[in-house]
Amino acid sequence: MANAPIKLLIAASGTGGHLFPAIALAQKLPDYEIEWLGVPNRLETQLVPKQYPLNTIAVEGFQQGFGFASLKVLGKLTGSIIEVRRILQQGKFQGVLTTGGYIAGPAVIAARSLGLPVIFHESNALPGKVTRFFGPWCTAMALGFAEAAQYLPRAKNVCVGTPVRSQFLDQISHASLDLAIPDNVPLIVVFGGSQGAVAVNQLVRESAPAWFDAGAYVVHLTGDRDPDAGSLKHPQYLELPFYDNMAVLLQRAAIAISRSGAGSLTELAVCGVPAILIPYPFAAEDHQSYNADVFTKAGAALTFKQSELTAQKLQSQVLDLLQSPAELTKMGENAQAIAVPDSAEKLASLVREVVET
Ligand SMILES: CC(=O)N[C@H]1[C@@H](OP(=O)(O)OP(=O)(O)OC[C@H]2O[C@@H](n3ccc(=O)[nH]c3=O)[C@H](O)[C@@H]2O)O[C@H](CO)[C@@H](O)[C@@H]1O
Repeated sequence: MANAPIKLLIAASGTGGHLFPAIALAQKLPDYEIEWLGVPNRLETQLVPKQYPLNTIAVEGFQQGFGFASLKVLGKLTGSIIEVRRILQQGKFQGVLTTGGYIAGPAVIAARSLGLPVIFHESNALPGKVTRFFGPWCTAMALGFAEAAQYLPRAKNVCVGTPVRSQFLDQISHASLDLAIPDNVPLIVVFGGSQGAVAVNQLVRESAPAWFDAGAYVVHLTGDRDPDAGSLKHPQYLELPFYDNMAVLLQRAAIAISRSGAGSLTELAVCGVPAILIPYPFAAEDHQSYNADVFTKAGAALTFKQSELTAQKLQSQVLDLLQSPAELTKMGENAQAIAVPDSAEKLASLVREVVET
């Protein structure tokens, strides 16, 4: 009789940055029976149910300080630990993988209290508070950037890179870009993480006319909460709230202007795209600046603090780069040198090692 498949619960919730790596990993474990743990009304409810059964629990983060609101959160956390224990026991799961965030707390506590192995994947260069707190309890800590290990001295760290969606690893042909961009023009791609970045959008709209004069096209992914969407019109300018086919788009890009979430950076590295990075200034503990530092130090990107960047400065930096093809090539090569294209396989091997032994 064939062995029953291994059952793995994946706790990944919230943003593209947490979900895409987990989905990429899951696709590398086709012989496993995988279920998901998420939160109602977050991105997982759109991305996951087509592929994996989704269990949802109510969980949220602690506020600063410890008041009545935090007591309520503590109550919810206790309830969610009990709920995850029930899911793990009833489903006879043999292990848990999490990509961090609020969902990781109840997932790690419930699994470890039942003696189940936990693999934690942290994609940021500065691990989040939840990762630092729960890291030592996990069976393995998989890191997106080697730089993160210094903040996790008691965890069992293994650097595996961050898995990218399978579209980034498939053969990509420029012909399949379904946007009207002529061949042989420099393309600037602007995106602000999975939600868009209104402040970056404003700087780009002010700067772009000089880039058009220099012959460049701009594809601007604005997110769906930009009050100025639609305000700039130009034949060399394409504005979209969100675009799915990022792999083909980034392959075609001469320069990217981006926030520095771990997911975005990983994709820029895999596609070898030179970048101007503007870390999101309100990200928890300024972790996007730590991510950006890795790329700046490698010579793959130029990083600017949002508070210090004017439209004029952004405009001239991009023009300088457009006029320095050798510099762009070098930055692209440096970006590719950081990439771990087989990260999903590496993480899948780690999961097998931890869960099956
Ligand atoms: C605001 C914030 O705190 N964001 C965090 C969040 O990621 P968040 O999801 O905001 O940002 P990431 O850069 O990690 O990922 C964005 C993803 O969205 C995709 N995309 C974006 C625009 C678009 O039109 N189409 C599209 O597919 C990108 O290709 C990328 O895969 O979790 C990451 C992983 O912990 C962190 O590093 C980020 O700092």
